[in-house]
Amino acid sequence: MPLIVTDLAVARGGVPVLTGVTLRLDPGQALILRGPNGSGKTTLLRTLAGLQPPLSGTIAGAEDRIAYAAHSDGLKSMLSVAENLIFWARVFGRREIDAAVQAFDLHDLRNRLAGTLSAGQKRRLGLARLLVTGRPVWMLDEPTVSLDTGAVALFADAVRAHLAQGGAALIATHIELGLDAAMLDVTPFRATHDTRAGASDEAFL
Ligand SMILES: Nc1ncnc2c1ncn2[C@@H]1O[C@H](COP(=O)(O)OP(=O)(O)OP(=O)(O)O)[C@@H](O)[C@H]1O
Repeated sequence: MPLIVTDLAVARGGVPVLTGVTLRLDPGQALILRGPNGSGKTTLLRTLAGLQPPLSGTIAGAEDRIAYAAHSDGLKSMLSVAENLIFWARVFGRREIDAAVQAFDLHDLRNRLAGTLSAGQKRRLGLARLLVTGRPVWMLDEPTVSLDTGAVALFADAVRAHLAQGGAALIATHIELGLDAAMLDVTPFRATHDTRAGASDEAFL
């Protein structure tokens, strides 16, 4: 089932950020979101992932199908690497974590408390959670931050394998991942000039 976004308008802090966004993401397809800092990539991903409502427009094919990896890893620091993955698998009604451990080379870290991992190791664990969800549509916000070259390659391989299995991915990134992916620059969709004065309408920033 494709994800179909039609004439979407999204806001942050009550201020419109993007308008008229229309896109389609088919199974097996990756789409790279591009645009300068502050242009609205995160806001678009948050809206598509269901974390905030759109101002207008429609999103079809998203219900219970999206796994979202945000800027923060959202790990449980007092659980081990394996326990974090098991916890997330159970949230999604699943048990299997071995493929995720292998894909992100976490075997030697399985019993380490997540809070004791380096930034790049935490990011690998955060991304490994995508695999345990079993969800077909990945929404990824700057997924390669803190990753070294080898880990970026592992991540790109994981995305390729996901696509080969009929999954899809929408990825906001400033770096070249070497994926066979279409590109969407959000700049043409930017809403009118940003005049906010420190406003925010969110409980959790
Ligand atoms: N919590 C917030 N409350 C109010 N405004 C926000 C909040 N987060 C971001 N903004 C503003 O919303 C606009 C869009 O930000 P967004 O994070 O979506 O951009 P981005 O393209 O993801 O940027 P980057 O490349 O820097 O990650 C920016 O003007 C930003 O300053």
